[in-house]
Amino acid sequence: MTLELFRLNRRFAGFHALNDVSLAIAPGEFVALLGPSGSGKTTLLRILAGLDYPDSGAALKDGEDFLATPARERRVGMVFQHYALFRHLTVVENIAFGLRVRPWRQRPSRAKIHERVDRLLARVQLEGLGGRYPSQLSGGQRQRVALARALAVEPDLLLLDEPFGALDAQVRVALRRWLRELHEELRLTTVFVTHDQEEALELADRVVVMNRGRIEQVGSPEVIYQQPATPFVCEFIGKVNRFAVRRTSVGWAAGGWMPEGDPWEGRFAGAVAYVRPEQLRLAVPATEPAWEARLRHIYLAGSIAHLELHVPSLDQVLEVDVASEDLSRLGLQPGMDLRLAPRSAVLFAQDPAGATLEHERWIWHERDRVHA
Ligand SMILES: Nc1ncnc2c1ncn2[C@@H]1O[C@H](COP(=O)(O)OP(=O)(O)OP(=O)(O)O)[C@@H](O)[C@H]1O
Repeated sequence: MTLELFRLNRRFAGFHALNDVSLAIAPGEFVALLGPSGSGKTTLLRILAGLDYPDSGAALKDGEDFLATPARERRVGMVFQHYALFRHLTVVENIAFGLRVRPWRQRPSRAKIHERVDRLLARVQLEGLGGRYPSQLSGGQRQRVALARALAVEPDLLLLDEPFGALDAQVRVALRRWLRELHEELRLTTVFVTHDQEEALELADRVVVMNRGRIEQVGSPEVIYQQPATPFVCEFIGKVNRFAVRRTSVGWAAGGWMPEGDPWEGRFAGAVAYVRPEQLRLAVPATEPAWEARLRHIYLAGSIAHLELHVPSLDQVLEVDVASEDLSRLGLQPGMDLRLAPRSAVLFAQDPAGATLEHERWIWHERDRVHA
């Protein structure tokens, strides 16, 4: 099932909830819509489900007009954050619901329904719990029932709106892995809404980053993380250090750090740089350009240590992540002085008024540096 969305727009009382959203989803793909609250994710999902309509734009499913297809005929399965299970029905009855309410010509026989429900119970690992009511299940079990119910009608598009949003962190991670495995098995085209970047990066084949009704970037989790297209994506995905870079007579510089090269060939005098905490290298030899910094704090978080370093030449504190075992290997202690420099950075040029130019991006790597 191929889904193509063309320039979808949706306004609510003057508010632009979806602004020219275009996207193609390939058969069997697992796509995550990721963005902050109010970015338009749910609006887009509701349009796909047939619960809402865009003001303009088009959607094609295998080349046919999807928006003109009534919700009931879209072959879409949906799971919401808040368990929409029927409280007065057992697990089995909940799962069978979508099949039982079909017009009798399309309704499978009782035996067929029974067989399908049994298969789904096994698939969502709830064998033996079919006779329970939703109130007798944990949150994670309820969401698996909701998923089984969505799958029962054999949809060719699965829409999941923050399905794990109300669950505690451990259950979330376990269900996330389970869902990924289920997807590898079923290969059902899936659109998953989340504002949790870790969830999106771990689960999806492709991540669609949304902000204020627009798509900021579409890409694999690796591309979204390593080659963010806009300052918004840099700041929204993962932790990041941000600082100003200026063009000097000898090239680009920020304090003691000097990224070599200039993709803009002198067209700009200022830029903003983003560097991930794990992309900062400590103990840089004195022969290389780097920042002199003082280690202020060490926060040990299991296998990773988060460090805060003050860089006087930037008049800024930078965050650095290292493996915990590096603390003793490098003899790191609060108060010590270190030289540090980025391994990689993403820079966006700024115009003379200081406005960031989103489309003027430079992905800089240490390995690109010409060694003397
Ligand atoms: N029926 C409506 N009437 C008016 N405004 C609406 C309606 N539905 C959504 N909006 C607005 O459109 C914007 C986008 O909402 P949407 O629910 O799509 O965001 P979201 O990215 O899913 O956010 P969240 O993560 O909080 O669910 C929000 O500002 C919301 O207030």
